Amino acid sequence: MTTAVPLIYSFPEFSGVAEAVADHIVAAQNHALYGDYNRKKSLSDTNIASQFSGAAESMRLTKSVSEHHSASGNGTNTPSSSREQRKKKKEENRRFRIGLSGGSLISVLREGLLKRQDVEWSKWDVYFADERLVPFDSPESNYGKAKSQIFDNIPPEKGYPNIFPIDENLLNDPQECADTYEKTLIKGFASKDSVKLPMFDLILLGCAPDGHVASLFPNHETLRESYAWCAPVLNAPSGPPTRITLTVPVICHSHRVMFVVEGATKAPVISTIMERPDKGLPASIINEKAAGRIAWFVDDDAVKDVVGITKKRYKFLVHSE
Ligand SMILES: O=C(O)[C@H](O)[C@@H](O)[C@H](O)[C@H](O)COP(=O)(O)O
Repeated sequence: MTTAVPLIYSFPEFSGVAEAVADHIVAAQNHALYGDYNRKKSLSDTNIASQFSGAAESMRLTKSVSEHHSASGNGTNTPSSSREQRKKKKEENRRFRIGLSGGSLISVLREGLLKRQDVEWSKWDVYFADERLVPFDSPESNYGKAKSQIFDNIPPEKGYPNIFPIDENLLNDPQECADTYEKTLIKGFASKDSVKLPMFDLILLGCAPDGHVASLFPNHETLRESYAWCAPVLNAPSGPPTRITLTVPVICHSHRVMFVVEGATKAPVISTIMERPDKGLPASIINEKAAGRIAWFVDDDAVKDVVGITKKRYKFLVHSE
């Protein structure tokens, strides 16, 4: 049995998963932008509140934009402005930084997010937890799929997120593609201060039947990467063979990590993840290393083989008007 006890929310239906996932994402969005998961209500449930805390974490400083010689030069400050104005401006400029995986997660997000009125799309910075090195118009492209299924369907009046796909010119050079994506992350997360690791507000992951998460495959050397933020993957055992992926330290440094897993085909792997962490599946590694900041959103079929864990009923966090 896993030593870390993750929150596991289980639902009888697909639509239940999608709605709860969307609610949890909007709660994370509100926390990132306003310091409160529900803009109308103050935090009263300390358990839930603690899921969204973690900002007071100390970081060893090693990476910065200047390290990669790509300073944006966009640091204009008005020295005479009052503290209040600076505070207001800071609040207005806050971004919700999210990392997306591919696979069925995209349909869950489409189903759950597009019908909500409280998604502040124009304040989102969307990165990819992994990407397959295929053209954006391929059905295998995570960016292409997310764009066509979700982002292109956002009503124009709702605004549009900043989206950070890989460089499509580097599909034949996985190392360069990963290095370039790391520079994109450095610009987004370390433009002002050097940081050892980027801190996403939320990373969303699926899990394949073989236990791979993002493009971290079982027993693959990328699982041991401890310095790079983004790593190339060659010879992936399933799907497109070349990919890039965020590394384990980056995923585990996120404020929140959500797994979204559905279907009876996932039942054996979920049982292994929860009951045999010693097998070292990528999902188990993340489950252990990001303990306390992980939530699983699953349907009943996916967890039917797991015994001895507590499945929770999801309590909606964001109250509608
Ligand atoms: O690009 C990828 O391969 C995905 O990011 C991958 O990690 C995905 O999340 C799982 O394979 C689960 O996919 P399904 O939900 O479609 O099974």
